[in-house]
Amino acid sequence: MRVLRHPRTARRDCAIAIGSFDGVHRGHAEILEHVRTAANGHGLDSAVLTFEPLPREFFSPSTAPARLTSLGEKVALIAEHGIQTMYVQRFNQAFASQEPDQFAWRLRDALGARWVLVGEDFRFGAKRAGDVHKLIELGARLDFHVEVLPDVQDDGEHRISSTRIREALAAGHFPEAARMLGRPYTITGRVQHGAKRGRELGFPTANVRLGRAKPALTGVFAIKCFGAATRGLEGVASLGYNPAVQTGGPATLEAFLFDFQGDLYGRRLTIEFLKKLRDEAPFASLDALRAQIHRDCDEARGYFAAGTR
Ligand SMILES: Cc1cc2nc3c(=O)[nH]c(=O)nc-3n(C[C@H](O)[C@H](O)[C@H](O)COP(=O)(O)O)c2cc1C
Ligand SMILES: Nc1ncnc2c1ncn2[C@@H]1O[C@H](COP(=O)(O)OP(=O)(O)O)[C@@H](O)[C@H]1O
Repeated sequence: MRVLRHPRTARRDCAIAIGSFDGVHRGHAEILEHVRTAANGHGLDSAVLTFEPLPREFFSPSTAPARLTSLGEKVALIAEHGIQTMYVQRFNQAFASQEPDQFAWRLRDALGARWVLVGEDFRFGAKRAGDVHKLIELGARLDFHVEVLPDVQDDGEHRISSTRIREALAAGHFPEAARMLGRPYTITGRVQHGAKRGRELGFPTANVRLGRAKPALTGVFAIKCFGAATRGLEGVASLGYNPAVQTGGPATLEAFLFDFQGDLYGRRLTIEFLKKLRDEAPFASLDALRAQIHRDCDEARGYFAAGTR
């Protein structure tokens, strides 16, 4: 899959789905499959148009919900769905203040859109002035077809949405989140240097770079880590703001792997969340934190030994 940020003139025409695709969940999978089928049927490329930052993050950064997937994770997941081109449009003031007609022109000219798939609540252009009816009207004029997908239903009742997945994750309901995602929830990032407190504690923790402002979940978890060895390694991880050491900094993801020794700096690790053990807590001393981490490890080992996944 090729990722394009500033397309000028489309080289090939495409069937394209527009959306945030946060989480790239089962509902999105259905959308992507629909695009691939249409692209095949019409002899077009398959494409996705997404925004960075997400429109909600641009308009109200403080109240925008936590991201399920960073841009990097989204690119990897969308590529797995066999999409040929991913357009990443920078969402800024200039882009947000375009008239609906301008947006449609760009879609047709710069992206080569001939077949466009949007959700029924899709809005575009300055002050969200354009809706699906407007897009259909513009498509008729500019020669692209518009397809409107109704919200994907889960069990015929509840809609699969990033919001519901976020709620399941925050509550530690990982099997439910995995069902909606179509895969276990993971965070992927490179290992960076931390405060070197881990080894002092007796628990070296790989600090996984978070490509998102705030995480969708916080706490201490039993995890599986991929990317450190040829097989997945079991361990524990703390995700959040480390109240015990009061750094006041952004959230961190720190994983201690059982039965592992070695250098992980610079490695790209994927952390799979399996069970929430507890919330993060402040501790009076590093000794108290160390004792608690021992108990966390015991609990996680018990969980893995029981084979309940
Ligand atoms: C299993 C586990 C549980 C943890 N629980 C907490 C916690 O409850 N509160 C907290 O502030 N930090 C917690 N931590 C994070 C440690 O404070 C952090 O890993 C340590 O400061 C090492 O940081 P460093 O990698 O930057 O050296 C936990 C870490 C692990 C591995
Ligand atoms: N079992 C292990 N689990 C996690 N990291 C380990 C382990 N053994 C060695 N390491 C190494 O130790 C580093 C973490 O040590 P730590 O003292 O917490 O330093 P930092 O603050 O830089 O994260 C990891 O990035 C990794 O390179």
